[in-house]
Amino acid sequence: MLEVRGATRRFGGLTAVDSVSFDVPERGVTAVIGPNGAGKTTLFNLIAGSMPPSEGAILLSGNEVTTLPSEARAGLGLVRTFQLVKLFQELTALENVKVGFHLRTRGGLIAALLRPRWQRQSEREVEERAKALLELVGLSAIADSSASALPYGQQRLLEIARAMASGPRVLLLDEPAAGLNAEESERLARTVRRIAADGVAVLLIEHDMKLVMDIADEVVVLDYGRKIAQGTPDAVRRDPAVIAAYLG
Ligand SMILES: Nc1ncnc2c1ncn2[C@@H]1O[C@H](COP(=O)(O)OP(=O)(O)OP(=O)(O)O)[C@@H](O)[C@H]1O
Repeated sequence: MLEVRGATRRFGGLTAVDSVSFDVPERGVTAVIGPNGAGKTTLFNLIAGSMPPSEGAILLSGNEVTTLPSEARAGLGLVRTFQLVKLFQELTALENVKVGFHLRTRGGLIAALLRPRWQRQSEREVEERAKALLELVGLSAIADSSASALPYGQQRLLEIARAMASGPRVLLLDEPAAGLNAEESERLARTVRRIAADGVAVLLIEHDMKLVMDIADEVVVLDYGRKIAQGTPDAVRRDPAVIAAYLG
C-alpha cells in the first residue's frame, strides 16, 4: 500500500534520514521506533508530505506521491494525525468527526457540495457513521462535549476518529500513545488493531515500547537516520544491533 524507497533527508551536513526503505502492507500495523534523534519524526514528515525528501521516493498503491503536498496525499488516502492535536476546539466531539466526512473527497467540502444531490451522503447517514467512529474510539459518552473541554488523551482519540472519517487507505499516527493514561492506551491499542483488521494500513512512530510490542505486526528500527533492523516485535527485541542502539 505504501512504499518508502531510499528516503533521505539532509539538514546541512547532517543526514537525518539516510536511504531508508520499507513497505507498509494493506492490512496491518507497522511501527517505526528508534532512540531520540534517530530520524523518526523527519521520516514521518517525508511520508506525510510535510517536508520534501533530499532523495528517494514515496509510493502510494504503486503511484509516486513524492512531490505532492500533504493535502493532495490526504485526498489520495494517506492521512496523518498530529502529536499536537488539531481539532476544531469550539465544535463538539461528534461535529469534529462529521467534518472529517466532508473532507473525504479530493476536492474537499466545496466539491462535496457541488456533487449531485443523489451522490451526497445524507446528513443522517453521516451522523450515524460519525457516531460509530466515536464508539470505535470509546468516546460515545462525550459526543456532545466541546473538543476544548476534553482531556488531552481523549482529544487524541478523537483525532483518530476524525482521521478515520476521511476514509484513509494509510493512516499515519504520530506518537499516538503520548499523553494517554493506561486505560486510554489500552483503548488506543484495541482501536488501532481494529482499524488495521478493517483493511487500513497503519504506520505509527512511537516511543511507548509496550504499545509497539503489543500492536505492531512489523517494526522498523532507525538509528542515526539509518534502518538498522526490521522484523516482528519479537525478532527486533532480540536483535543485538537494536539492543546496542538503545543501550548506547
Ligand atoms: N529542521 C531541522 N533542521 C536541522 N536539523 C534537524 C531538523 N529536524 C530534525 N533535525 C535533526 O535531525 C535528526 C533527527 O531528528 P528527528 O526529530 O527526526 O528524530 P526523532 O527520532 O524523531 O527524535 P525524537 O525521538 O527525539 O523525537 C536530529 O539530529 C535532529 O536534531
